[in-house]
Amino acid sequence: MTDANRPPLVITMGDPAGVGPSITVSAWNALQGEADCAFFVIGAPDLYQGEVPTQTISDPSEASGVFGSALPVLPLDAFPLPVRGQPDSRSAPAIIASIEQAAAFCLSGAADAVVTNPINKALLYAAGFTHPGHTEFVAALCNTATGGAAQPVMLLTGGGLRVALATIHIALKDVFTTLNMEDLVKLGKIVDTAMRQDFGLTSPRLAFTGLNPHAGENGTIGREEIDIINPAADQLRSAGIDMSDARSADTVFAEARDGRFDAIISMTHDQGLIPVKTLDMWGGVNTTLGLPIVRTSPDHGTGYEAAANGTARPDSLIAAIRQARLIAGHRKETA
Ligand SMILES: NC(=O)C1=CN([C@@H]2O[C@H](COP(=O)(O)OP(=O)(O)OC[C@H]3O[C@@H](n4cnc5c(N)ncnc54)[C@H](O)[C@@H]3O)[C@@H](O)[C@H]2O)C=CC1
Ligand SMILES: NCC(=O)COP(=O)(O)O
Repeated sequence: MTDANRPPLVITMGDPAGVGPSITVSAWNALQGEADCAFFVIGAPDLYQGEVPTQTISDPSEASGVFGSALPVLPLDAFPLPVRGQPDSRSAPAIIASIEQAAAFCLSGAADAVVTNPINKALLYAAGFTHPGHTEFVAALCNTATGGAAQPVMLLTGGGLRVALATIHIALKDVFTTLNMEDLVKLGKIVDTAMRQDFGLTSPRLAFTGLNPHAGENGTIGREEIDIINPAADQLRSAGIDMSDARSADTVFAEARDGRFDAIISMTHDQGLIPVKTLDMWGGVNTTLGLPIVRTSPDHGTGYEAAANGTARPDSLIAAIRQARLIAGHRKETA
């Protein structure tokens, strides 16, 4: 399939009170001349009208023909639009519907990949949403549709780093009872496969972070490295995967940035995200590995303040759009 014939990307609305609408408009402005980045957004047309030319579409197949001259919008059922910067729980059903429809378009092949705009997780939880975030929700949608049991993995890229997370949205106190060798082995295999099929690497070099200071200092300041992480690394190496034992988390990100590792598996959310966001707050991308569809996202959140005062930056969304296209292309090449 030539690039011109590839299906468009689909972008979700995200929280309409956050930066999503503004960065979507800015991304269209930046990319409208690049047919390879053609996308449509599933959202409320009023969020975008007046900012750039928009055109409502009724099917994803119309998007690529429209993209060069207007932002294609696939409309959601009407709902009360919030004031920018002021989250409104009445948006929740539309936010969720946008993600559901986007995943369905990817599963059917009508869209090449989904790029999600940020959601306010607490707002959705209050409305009865039971998934920790997009990562788990999109995986559940895929598994329901396919009957599969895909295990989603969150990968952050930015600042020259690729960082996958062993635990995501859980309290720090629960990390110690959640980490286990079997899951780390599965995770290592998913990351290795993704480095090959999604990022085009032929011999990925992977590293585990330690959980404790100095990777446990031979068990004197914590045993998770000896009892869980290093045995998982042993199993992965036996399976032919180039995986390090637990390495000190205060050093391994610099080692990766200097080219020693292609991807790091971090034991906690903040351990992995702090280096990525510190090195590249505005250009980072969040990618979900291990799914039958391609999903990326900006690595920032709803940014209500930036939405309210008109200072939202689109860099991370634009990087997420480009990364989604690249991954979808790599997958087609290696299929
Ligand atoms: N993928 C997703 O859907 C994500 C959603 N969130 C959600 O976002 C909400 C807010 O989380 P925070 O921790 O405050 O992080 P945040 O990323 O929304 O905000 C951090 C800082 O960056 C600014 N900011 C964010 N995006 C910006 C942009 N595009 N341009 C300019 N400035 C921007 C904000 O105004 C704030 O000062 C939470 O409800 C959280 O659940 C957070 C991360 C990812
Ligand atoms: N901090 C990253 C984050 O919260 C992303 O969550 P998700 O909605 O992509 O699952």
